[in-house]
Amino acid sequence: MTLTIGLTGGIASGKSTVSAMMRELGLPVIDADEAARAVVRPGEDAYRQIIAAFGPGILQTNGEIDRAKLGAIVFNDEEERKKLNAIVHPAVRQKMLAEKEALVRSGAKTVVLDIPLLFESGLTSWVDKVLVVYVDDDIQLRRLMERNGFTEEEARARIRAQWPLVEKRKRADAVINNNGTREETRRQLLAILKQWDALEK
Ligand SMILES: CC(C)(COP(=O)(O)OP(=O)(O)OC[C@H]1O[C@@H](n2cnc3c(N)ncnc32)[C@H](O)[C@@H]1O)[C@@H](O)C(=O)NCCC(=O)NCCS
Ligand SMILES: Nc1ncnc2c1ncn2[C@@H]1O[C@H](COP(=O)(O)OP(=O)(O)OP(=O)(O)O)[C@@H](O)[C@H]1O
Repeated sequence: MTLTIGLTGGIASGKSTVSAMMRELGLPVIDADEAARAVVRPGEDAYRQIIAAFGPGILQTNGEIDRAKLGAIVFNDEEERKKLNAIVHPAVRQKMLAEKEALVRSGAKTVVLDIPLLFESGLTSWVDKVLVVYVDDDIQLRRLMERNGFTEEEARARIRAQWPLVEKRKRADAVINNNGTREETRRQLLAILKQWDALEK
């Protein structure tokens, strides 16, 4: 039996930081953000649907989707965001499930699904355990502004597009507090993975 761990949190709470640590420990990670980028490449169905829905103005000159432009639209308008989600999410789910099935078939002891919108999209039934990477609001805002070069307003718009982290924390099987150093985060992660017997022997 494969143990499926859902890794989630909020934007810039530290999911990628934790998923990189999990990979280093040898765990296979399937990343929803990566899948969401793959399914909107030129030639894909979702790419065509996005152009039909948002117009060719959201393309870069090389034909790829201008993610900054599309982000500015969807993070400032819930209806537009729902429109994009309705196009991208089904394709992302299909891709992630196929990758997960392949890993289960190959006998993986543990599979990690890194899904920022695990709760918002109602996907908790996909996983056996939910691991939430938590940070305080002020640290989340600061790290997001620094990482993406966003203004405070831009960063807050993205944070508002997700459930509050405190709500996610309440529903978690385990929580990593990522307010501190990366080393402190690594220690918490190791303790949780040992408790869940998630690591290969
Ligand atoms: C709007 C887009 C083009 C912006 O791209 P950009 O490269 O700036 O951001 P990136 O994709 O790396 O996402 C960064 C973070 O934003 C958050 N986020 C992304 N999309 C959404 C969304 N629809 N609702 C809430 N939060 C979101 C997640 O925490 C994600 O980790 C892109 O995020 C997108 O296509 N979103 C729709 C698909 C989606 O929901 N992806 C998230 C996981 S499936
Ligand atoms: N413990 C930490 N100490 C200092 N900086 C950190 C720590 N953890 C993460 N960061 C930094 O905070 C930012 C956000 O972290 P990360 O990219 O891992 O978040 P994320 O949850 O994957 O974000 P997203 O939802 O946007 O994909 C990054 O710039 C990262 O380097």
